[in-house]
Amino acid sequence: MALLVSSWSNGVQSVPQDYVMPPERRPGDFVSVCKDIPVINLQNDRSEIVQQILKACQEFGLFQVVNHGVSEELMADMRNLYDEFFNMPIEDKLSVYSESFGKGCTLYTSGLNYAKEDFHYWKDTLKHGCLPLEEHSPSWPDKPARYREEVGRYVVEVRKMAFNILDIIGEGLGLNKGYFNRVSQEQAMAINHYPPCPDPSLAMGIGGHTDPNLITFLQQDQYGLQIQKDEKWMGIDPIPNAFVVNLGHQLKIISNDTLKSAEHRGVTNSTASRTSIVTFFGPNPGLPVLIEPAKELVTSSNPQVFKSFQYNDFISNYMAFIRKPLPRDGTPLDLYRL
Ligand SMILES: O=C(O)CCC(=O)C(=O)O
Ligand SMILES: [Fe+2]
Repeated sequence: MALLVSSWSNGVQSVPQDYVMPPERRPGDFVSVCKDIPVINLQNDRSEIVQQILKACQEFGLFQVVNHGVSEELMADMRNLYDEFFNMPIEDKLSVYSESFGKGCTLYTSGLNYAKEDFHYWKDTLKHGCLPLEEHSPSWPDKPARYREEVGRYVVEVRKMAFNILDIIGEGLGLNKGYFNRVSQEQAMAINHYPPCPDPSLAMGIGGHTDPNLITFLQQDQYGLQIQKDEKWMGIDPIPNAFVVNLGHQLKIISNDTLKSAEHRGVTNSTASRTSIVTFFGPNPGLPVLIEPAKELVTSSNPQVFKSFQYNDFISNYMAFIRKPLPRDGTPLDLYRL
């Protein structure tokens, strides 16, 4: 418990040595918010949205959506719930606390394995599975008391939005409606909390990575998320009530490399805490799920770029890759390229 950044950082005047990143892993030169990253209004004309989303996926692998169907009230409830959760006394968090990332519902700090890290990340994370609710919700925190009821509603609303957006992406690619259903059965959440940091130029909230799953939806309350494009980091505007949608490795693979997946990271700031509420969709890693480029997208002019593989095999290799010390060569996709 003593390890949680939120339990010791209040009022600290300098960044403790084991949180001072080596220079190449620090946020680096000033990064400005990029206004070119598309913000798509899902109430606009369907054919316009399909084209906008397709273009955003090809160019950035990331976009924001507004008027997405998840109620603003529920989004505000989530912000309040997690503010309360991270501010609760330590005793109230004990039932979900763990010293490292693990299976089930876990509140952990920094990266995947605190004990083995050379340097720690300035973040605490609560993560858990979502569906089926009856299976997962008993493991969720029992405090605040409304947790299970409110998050239960959020899970359902976010799922509706996600399936709508996946159908729009499928339509843009020329795939049948429901094409992604088979590979988006798993829904999980991570709530990342980054307390104010006395010197954000020395620390890192979450290091650069691409999500291993299919697609991710992120609700944020403060600036801090950045993506890398053409070897430059760019900031994502924290638009109230928008979701940031970023593509994971599986969408890049299934699209036969026609869509991008976004490399992203999270930086800290010195004045306000930041919380990102993240929902991941992807294949169920506990079941055999075959992943391969969609047959419809493999043609003589666009030959197959990735092999067929089992998702659980990919996840094992991905975890091994991200546990390697930095700097790492290559990407987790290299093993699967033809
Ligand atoms: O906190 C953020 O903005 C990024 C979080 C993230 O990338 C993740 O949880 O995978
Ligand atoms: Fe991520």
